[in-house]
Amino acid sequence: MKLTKQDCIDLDARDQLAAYRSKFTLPEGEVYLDGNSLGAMPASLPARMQEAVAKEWGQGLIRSWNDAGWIDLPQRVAAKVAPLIGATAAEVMVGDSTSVNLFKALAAALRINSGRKVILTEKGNFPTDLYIAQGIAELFGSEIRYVDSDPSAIADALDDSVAVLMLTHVNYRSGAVYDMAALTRKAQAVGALTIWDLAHSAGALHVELNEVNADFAVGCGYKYLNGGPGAPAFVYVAQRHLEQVRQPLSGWHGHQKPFDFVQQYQPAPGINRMQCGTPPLLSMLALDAALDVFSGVDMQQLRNKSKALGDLFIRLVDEQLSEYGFGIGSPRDCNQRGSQVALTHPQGYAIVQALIARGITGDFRMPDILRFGFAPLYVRYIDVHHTVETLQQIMASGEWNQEKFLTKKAVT
Ligand SMILES: Cc1ncc(COP(=O)(O)O)c(C=O)c1O
Ligand SMILES: Nc1c(O)cccc1C(=O)C[C@H](N)C(=O)O
Repeated sequence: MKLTKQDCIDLDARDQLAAYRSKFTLPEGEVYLDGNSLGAMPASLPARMQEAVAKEWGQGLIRSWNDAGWIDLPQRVAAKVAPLIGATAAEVMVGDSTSVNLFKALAAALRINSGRKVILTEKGNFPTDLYIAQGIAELFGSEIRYVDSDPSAIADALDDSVAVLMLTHVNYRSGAVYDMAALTRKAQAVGALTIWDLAHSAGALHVELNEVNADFAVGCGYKYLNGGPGAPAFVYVAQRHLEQVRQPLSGWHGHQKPFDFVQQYQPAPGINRMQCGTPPLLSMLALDAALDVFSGVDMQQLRNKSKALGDLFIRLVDEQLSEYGFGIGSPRDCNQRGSQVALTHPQGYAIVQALIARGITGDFRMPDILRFGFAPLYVRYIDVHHTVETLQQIMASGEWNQEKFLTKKAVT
């Protein structure tokens, strides 16, 4: 039997996470399915930012480093990220971008495994990960081994020349999710270290870095963690590596005693050495406030909703869009899929633009992917229904086929 609109209303009524939606401010009537790229704004943010700007900066001036606790804000924010990724607070540092943290983590891992040359990754990894690896390889004289995304191809390429296995947990295009525990085990069995990019996982999936014995991880603050555009990212280093880790961006905030102003760099104890320079305080405060939304959220429950939203979307697409030439570009099995679903269509770009014009925001990835992210804290089942219904209307009317929807914008 086909699913009805009422079925979706009923699903929302039974949803134990439904109340979290009110913790976000979304434009009236907007269906926002791009929280995997830029998370929605937590409702508490404008007042918190106003206070931070007017009071802490405006009135407190430089005194706020002490009086408002700015100096140890990165550690406090890290302590809020840690439980979301299955780590301890002592293993997480927040600051810089995901790209910069990946640079630090790769350099640190290559130093630990200095007898080996190879960085192993997959061809479809997010470009910044590949670009950073290429930059690092030039500096370290490493070799990058690119393999197909298939987990068995990755396992086959693991040998005793591999220093680091660098993967993104949830693929940014297909949403395919790697078995982090299995691949970490396989990498470590040949003596390789692992670096996981959690950009599309943190805040949407149930991640257990300690449980799977991961070595390093990085991730984004502005996607499912909702920290705002360009929010600080995070880096994780397993406890067992902390004392030997050295990273080359040895800025003064990662120094043992930054305010002693000595000439010689001495890494701070533990994870603090992963810091570099002065953090972007206003963005850090925004991320700090945004993470409070997760207080009380059961990550397993969150993950269950993320799977259910994706499953619902695929089922409705199968039921309502079969005649319009769409493909499913994501795993159908929700256990192998992150919190997003990709459709494929040769006119994908224009179709996404037509949807955006109707108040439903997803995005487009080359060459033919329409990408829909389901942030479980604020996306409703009825939003999924409305999206597929609108897609059906756009296809049936041919409304996507207009000049204004066919012309590519700078950001897709
Ligand atoms: C897998 C992945 N890694 C990293 C990033 C971003 O890195 P940065 O915040 O440094 O631009 C993204 C998205 O932009 C991503 O999808
Ligand atoms: N980081 C972004 C940006 O600076 C501009 C526009 C989009 C983004 C994104 O986050 C893209 C995203 N990582 C992706 O998966 O495609």
